[in-house]
Order: sequence, then C-alpha cells, then structure tokens
Amino acid sequence: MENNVLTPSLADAMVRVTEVAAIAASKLVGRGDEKKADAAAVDAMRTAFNQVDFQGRVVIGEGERDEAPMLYIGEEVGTGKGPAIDIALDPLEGTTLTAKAMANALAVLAIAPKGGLLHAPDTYMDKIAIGPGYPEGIVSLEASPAENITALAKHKGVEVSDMTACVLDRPRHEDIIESLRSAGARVALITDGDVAGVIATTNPHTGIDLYLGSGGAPEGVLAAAALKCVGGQMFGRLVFRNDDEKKRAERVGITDLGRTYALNELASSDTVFCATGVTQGSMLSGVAHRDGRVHTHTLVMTSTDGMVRYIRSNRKA
Ligand SMILES: O=P(O)(O)OC[C@H]1O[C@](O)(COP(=O)(O)O)[C@@H](O)[C@@H]1O
Ligand SMILES: [Mn+2]
Repeated sequence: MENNVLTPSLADAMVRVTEVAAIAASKLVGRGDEKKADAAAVDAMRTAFNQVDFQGRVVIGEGERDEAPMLYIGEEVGTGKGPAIDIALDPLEGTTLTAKAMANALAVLAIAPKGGLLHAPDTYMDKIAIGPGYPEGIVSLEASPAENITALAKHKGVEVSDMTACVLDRPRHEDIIESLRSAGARVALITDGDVAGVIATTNPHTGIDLYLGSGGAPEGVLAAAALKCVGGQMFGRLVFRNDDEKKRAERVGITDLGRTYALNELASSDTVFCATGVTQGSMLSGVAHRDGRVHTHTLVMTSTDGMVRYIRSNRKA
C-alpha cells in the first residue's frame, strides 16, 4: 500500500514543483532581499502543488498558520483527488545564499505517504549524518566529534587526516570544530544550507565524510528523507532555547522533548526527495537564463527503488 502511492508520475510532478520554485527564486538572486526571494519561491511552489492530483498536507512548512501566509504547517494543497500525501518543504533553502548570489541555494521538498515524516517544529536540531557503507551505529550524537570521525576513518582504513567533516560556520559550533581539528580531520565550513551539507555525505565526489552540528529541524527532516533514498545514517535531537520553542514542539505532537531520532524515525516510510538548484552548487547547477530559455537542474530520489536521477530541463522564459 505504502509503496504504490508514491508513483513515478507523482515523483515527476514534484520535479516540476521544485523547478518552478527555483525559477521564481532565481529572479531574486543577488538582489539582497531574502524575504522577497523566499516569497517568490513559496508562491510558485504553492501554485504548482495545487495543480497536482493529490491530497497534499504540509507537515514541514514555512511556519505556523498565524505566521506564514502560505505553505504553513497543516495547509492542504493539491486538487484533492488522489492519494493522501504528507509534504516537507523548503521552497528556498538558503535565503541568504540567494540574496547574496552564493553557492548551493536550493528549492527542496520531500513527500511521503500520510504519517511518514516526523512533524518537526520550527526549532533547531542537533544533527549527525553519514553516507552509506558504514556499520550501524558507527556514529552517534553521544560520542564526541573526534570519536565519531576517528571511528569512520578506522572503518575506511584511512588516516583521520584524510577525513573531512562539513559543519555550519557558526560560533555555536566552536567546540565541534575544535574537536574535529584536534583529531586531525579537515573541517569544511559552510555559511548556510545544511540540507546540501547532509546530502554531500552520500556523494563520494564531494569529499565530505561526515555532517555535524545544529541547524533547522525542518531541514533535518528534509535531509533524512533524502538519505532514506540512498542509504546512510542520521540522528537528530531537537534543541530548545526557550519555553516558546518547547510549546511549538508540543503543538506538533512531540511529547518526549529530549529524544534522539534515528533516520527511520525522522522519515519512517518511503519517500520521494526533490531539489532544484537555485544558485550554482556542488551538487546541482543553478537556474540559468540563456537564449530566451530557462535552464534548471534537479535531483530526484525515490526510496522505494533507491533511484537517484538528475534532470536537466529548459523551457520558454
Ligand atoms: O542560520 P542559522 O540560524 O544557524 O540556521 C541554520 C539553518 O539555516 C540555513 O542555513 C538556511 O535556512 P533558510 O532556508 O531559512 O535560509 C539552513 O540550511 C540551516 O538549517
Ligand atoms: Mn531552509
């Protein structure tokens, strides 16, 4: 049952959704206006969703109903005909990257049969992720960054100095960075975009072996949905800075606030993951306007068959 609601044609429809969101955001690349870029992507994504024959429900969205006009948590999208599908979305993952015309901004979404994605609140999440090919439990949020990277190096049969961890460049990550470097590892710092950072661990060409640090919980669920398609391991634990954030978690049904979620709890069913490059990135080309046409580059993955597909499209501008 679970497997046949995520049909190939639904996956194709999702490609179009991230394509049009990326195209809309691309018009705002380098214009210094994060909010406008995000709004353009949100609006285009919502319009595209509403053309799809499904009963879509946003479970990871732009925010709570009273703070996000569109694609808020709980919003229903689609024509209402077809399967009941839960959606995690980030129409513009990397608003600052877009505003500043920096690499790796994406339009991103993941879908699952109803109930298949953790309803994460809009808080931070401590995350650790690795690509496929390692024994279960080789990394954990309990072990130190140095212990984790050393265990991975040992399993690979390489020196720790040959290992690279990706971390968001934030003061809150000082200790993580210090622990990794003191173990001898390289640290690849990114200014934004940890969905791409997590996915990088699954692609040997990126040279990234480990993703570590705290970022958005919604981005954590999106990244988990991606890893689910290609294999790998991930753990996430919500971080609360105040009571309001705890209440946000309670409102989306989280009762055990200190819990660590494994990959299969962040994304418990089959998933389809879709990302279209907005700006040029390590994984995807950005949207390019050339010869009166708009060119896009999209990654779509499905967990049912482990498919990873890159799609280059172009259409009339
Ligand atoms: O910038 P902060 O507060 O450290 O948050 C980190 C989060 O922000 C991002 O870098 C970008 O988020 P946006 O899509 O909201 O611009 C995420 O990839 C990451 O999870
Ligand atoms: Mn984001």
